Amino acid sequence: MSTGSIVLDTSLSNVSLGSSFPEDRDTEIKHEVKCLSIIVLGASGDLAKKKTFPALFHLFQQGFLQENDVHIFGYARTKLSDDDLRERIRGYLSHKSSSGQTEVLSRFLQLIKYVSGSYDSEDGFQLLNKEISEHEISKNSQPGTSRRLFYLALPPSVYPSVCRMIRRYCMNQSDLGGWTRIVVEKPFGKDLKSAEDLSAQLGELFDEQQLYRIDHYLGKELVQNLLVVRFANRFFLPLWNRDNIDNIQIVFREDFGTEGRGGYFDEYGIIRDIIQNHLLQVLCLVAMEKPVSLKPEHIRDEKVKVLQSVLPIKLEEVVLGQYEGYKDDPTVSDSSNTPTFATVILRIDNERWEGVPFILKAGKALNSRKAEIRVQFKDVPGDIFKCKKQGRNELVIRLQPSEAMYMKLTVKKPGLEMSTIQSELDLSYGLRYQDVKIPEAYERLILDTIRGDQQHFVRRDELRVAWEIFTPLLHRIDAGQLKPISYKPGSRGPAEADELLAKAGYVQTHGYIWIPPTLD
Ligand SMILES: NC(=O)C1=CN([C@@H]2O[C@H](COP(=O)(O)OP(=O)(O)OC[C@H]3O[C@@H](n4cnc5c(N)ncnc54)[C@H](OP(=O)(O)O)[C@@H]3O)[C@@H](O)[C@H]2O)C=CC1
Ligand SMILES: O=C1O[C@H](COP(=O)(O)O)[C@@H](O)[C@H](O)[C@H]1O
Repeated sequence: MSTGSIVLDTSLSNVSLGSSFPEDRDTEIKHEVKCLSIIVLGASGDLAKKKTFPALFHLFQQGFLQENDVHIFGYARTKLSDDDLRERIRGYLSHKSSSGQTEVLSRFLQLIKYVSGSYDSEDGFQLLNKEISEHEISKNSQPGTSRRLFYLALPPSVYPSVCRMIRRYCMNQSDLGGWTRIVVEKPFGKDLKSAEDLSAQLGELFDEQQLYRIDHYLGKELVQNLLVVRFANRFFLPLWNRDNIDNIQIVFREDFGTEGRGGYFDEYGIIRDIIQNHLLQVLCLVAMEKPVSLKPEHIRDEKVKVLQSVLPIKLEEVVLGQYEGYKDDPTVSDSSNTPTFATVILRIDNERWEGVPFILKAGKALNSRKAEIRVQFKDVPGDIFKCKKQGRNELVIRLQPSEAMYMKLTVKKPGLEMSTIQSELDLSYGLRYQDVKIPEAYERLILDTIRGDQQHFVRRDELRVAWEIFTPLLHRIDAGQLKPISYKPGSRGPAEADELLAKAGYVQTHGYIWIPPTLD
C-alpha cells in the first residue's frame, strides 16, 4: 500500500498548455487545400479495422481530415463492396450515440470506397489508380498538387511487390507540392540481413522522405513527452547520468497471450515483436543526447548515435520465457522455441551511461497489462535517517494504462515522530488533464505523415543499428541454442528474470504500491 501521497499541483506552475514547438515543427491545425487520398492496403485485415480506420475516424471527427478534400480507399484481395467494408469497420469506430455523432460517423463512412485486387497484379493497381484519379478530378485538383498516402496494413512479405505496383501505377505528379507517401508497419524484417534486403528493395522505389516506418510506441503521449521532460526541466538535466542513476527499466507486460495471432507470433517472438522496436525506441529517447534542434533529422541523428554505443548483448544478461499452454495454439509448432517473455540488459558505452544497465523486459500472458519506464536513482550518501532500506528514489513514467509520471521519494512520516516513509510526487494525467482526450498513437502518427513530419518514424540507419544489436541473440535463439524457461500464465514470468534484475542492481521497494489517483 502507498503510505502517503503528495499530489504535485502543476496548476501552480507556469506550464502553458497551448504553447507549441518552434517554427521548424508544424503543430498547428492547417487546412491544406490540396486533395488527399488515403489508401489502406490490407483493408480487410485486423490492424486496419482495429487501428487504422478508427484513427482516421478520430482525425475526421476533430476536423483534421476535411470532407471536401479527403477520400479514403480500402484495398485488399477479399471481394467486398464499399458497404461491406463500411459494415466491417463500423463497430470499431467509437462514437457517442447522440444524433450529431451518428451523423458524423455516416459522413465518414461515405468517404470510404473499396477496391479489390491482388498485391502483385497490374489490373488491381491500375483500377486503384483510376479510382483515385477520378476522385482527384472530381475535386478539381490540379495535376501535381494532390496528395496520396498509402498505408500498408499488410504482412511485410508483400511490401516489395505492393511498393513496385504503387511506383509503377499509382504515383501522382509532385511538381506543384503534391506527394506520395508510404507508411509501412513493423516488423521490418526478421534480422539484419532481411531488414537490409527489404530496405534496399523499398529504397530503390522510394526516397527516404517518402517512407514512413511506423512504430506506434513513438505516437504514445508519454513517449512523446520524454524529450520535453528531459530537456525542458532543470530538475533532470544534472541528474540524468551514471553519477546519479543506478539502473533503468523499460517494461512491457500484457495479461493475455497471443490470442489468434499465434501463427504470426511464433515466427517472430517477443524480442522481434516488442523489444527490438517498441522498447528500443523508448530507450533511444531516454538515453540519447540533446539534439541540436527539434528538426526530425537532428533527433534521429542522436537516436542513431546512442544505438551505435550499445555493447554486444551478453548471454548471461538474458532470460527467456515461454508461457505454459502457448503451444496449444494449433498455429504454433509443438516444438516451438519462441520466447513469449524476455528480459535483456543493454549497456551503453558512453560517458553518460557507462555502468548503467538498461533492462528491457517484455512478456505476454503475465499478471498485469502495463508499459512503463522506471529510472532508479542511486542510494543517498550519508544516510542519517537510516532510511535506505525503505527504497530508492525512482522516476516512473507510466506509458499505459493510466498515463502518469510519478517520483518515488522519501518524506517524513506525518505526525509527531521523526520517521520516514515512501511517498510520491504524482502527475496523473487523468486527474490533471481532465478535459483532454489523449490521442491514440496511430491517430497522431497518421497526422504526422500527412504533415510530412518524420520525427516519430524510424529512419533506415536507425533500423539497421537496431537489428545489429539483436541479430546475434536472435540467431542463437532461432538455432535452439537458448531455451525459454516455462512460466505460468498470469504470473510475473520466470523467477530467473527477477534474479537477473537484482544482479543488475535493481532494488525493489517492498510494501509500496503506486495507486493511480482517481477523481472520487
Ligand atoms: N494486428 C495488430 O494488432 C498489429 C499489426 N501490426 C502489423 O500490421 C501489419 C498488418 O497486420 P494485421 O492486420 O494483423 O495482418 P492480417 O493478417 O490481418 O493481414 C492483413 C490483410 O493482408 C492480407 N494478407 C494476409 N496474409 C497475407 C499473405 N500471406 N499474403 C498476402 N496478403 C495477405 C489479407 O487481406 P486479403 O486476403 O483480403 O488480401 C489480410 O486481411 C503486419 O505487418 C503486422 O505485423 C503491427 C502492430 C499491431
Ligand atoms: O506491436 C504490437 O503491439 C501490441 C501492443 O500495443 P499496445 O499499444 O496495446 O501496447 C502487441 O499486443 C502486439 O503483439 C505487437 O505486435
